[in-house]
Amino acid sequence: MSRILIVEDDVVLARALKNWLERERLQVTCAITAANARRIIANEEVDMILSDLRLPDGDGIELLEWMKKNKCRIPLIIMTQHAEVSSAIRAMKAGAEDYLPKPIHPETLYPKLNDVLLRTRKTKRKQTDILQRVSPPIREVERRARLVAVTDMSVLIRGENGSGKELVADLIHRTSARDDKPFVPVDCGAIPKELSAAEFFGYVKGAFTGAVTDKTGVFHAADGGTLFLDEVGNLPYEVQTNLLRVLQERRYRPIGGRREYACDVRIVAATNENIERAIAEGHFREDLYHRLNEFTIELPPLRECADDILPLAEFFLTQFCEKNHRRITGFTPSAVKRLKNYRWPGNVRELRNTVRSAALLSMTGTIDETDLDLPSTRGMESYALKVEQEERTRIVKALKAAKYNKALAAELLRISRPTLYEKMKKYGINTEK
Ligand SMILES: Nc1ncnc2c1ncn2[C@@H]1O[C@H](COP(=O)(O)OP(=O)(O)OP(=O)(O)O)[C@@H](O)[C@H]1O
Repeated sequence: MSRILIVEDDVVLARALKNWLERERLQVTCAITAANARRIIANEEVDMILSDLRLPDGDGIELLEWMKKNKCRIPLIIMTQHAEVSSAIRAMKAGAEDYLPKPIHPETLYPKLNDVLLRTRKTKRKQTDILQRVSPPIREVERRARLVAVTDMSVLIRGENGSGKELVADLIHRTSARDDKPFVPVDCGAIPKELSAAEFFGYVKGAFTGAVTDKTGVFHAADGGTLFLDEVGNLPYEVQTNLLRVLQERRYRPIGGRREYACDVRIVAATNENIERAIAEGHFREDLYHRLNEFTIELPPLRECADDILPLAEFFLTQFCEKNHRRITGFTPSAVKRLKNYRWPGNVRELRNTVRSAALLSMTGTIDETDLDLPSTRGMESYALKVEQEERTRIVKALKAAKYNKALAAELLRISRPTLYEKMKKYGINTEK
């Protein structure tokens, strides 16, 4: 139930508002003064505030300013006499959601209130959960993300393509003390090798052919905030060296520039590769790896989070319908079964795309199994086989790199020694000569 705080010194109006809102199944608390309101905001859960512009000990604008200073992001609607409309507009500039001229009528109040509450619920969910996901493995991911968020440690998020690594990075940023500063994602795999350094550190005019003006890099853009290095395993070796130096010295210099800049940036990196193998093969600097990996979060593939499939599918369906003005009520039982049994090699991204195209194809108002454009079971079997072959190759390579020392190979593969033995047995890998 949403909780509303009414700040109004006209007790008759306050009581009338309270009665109307309680009839709408909202929970209401009243405050007569700004001081009283501040105490309630500081100590109780409040979803929305309806405040008179003039209060016995101040006004609604001061209340807004106090909230801003104390990082209380509760939407506030100002109530005002007609004569005060210009100050109400001032209040809106100070961050009020809207204003309501007095006398207040339920028919003008409810639509505004509903609109704001709906929006708050959406952002609130965004701020608190890894969207739509409830499965125990994701709860554990969320717990680890929240624990590390309050520190300034570098975090390495590992997980398959499309599993939602950027959302976890975003959660770390939003729950950290840096949340009012930028979150800057960089796809390290998408930057051409020769432009990487310029992209990270910027350049000064004339530094190279084509540098016609000064340009800042992502370290500047993320100043005070979080830099999210997606696909970090794809960073060119030279840029790895530069990056390591910047992270150690906490200073950087744009290409061709003389001046050095202080760098106050928290690094969250992500990879879908076996970075230990890249180290063993000499493609990734081990010292940089340790610098980035002060804390690890393993994001499980969607197939290991069965409880998330349906809530996510429903979310993507609602999102599609809202955006495209379609009316589709849900999934047939056979579609649900198919969604749950599929292996989702492309993870959440594949699920989202599948639901969207199924919603587009559906002619019946529900999504049936036949609307889901998923590979046949035979395809799934060959996919499983391919995954197993890849895993076998990885194990053999790690064993060779570790000179057949199984403890070291297990470490390189980031699995336990018993799991390594189990997998060697499964794949018939024999290291005894
Ligand atoms: N919990 C979620 N709720 C809603 N959408 C999600 C969720 N998780 C992932 N997505 C969506 O799935 C897509 C893939 O997510 P994301 O980009 O975070 O994955 P990734 O692991 O970083 O992928 P890649 O390794 O390919 O960069 C995005 O469009 C994202 O918005």
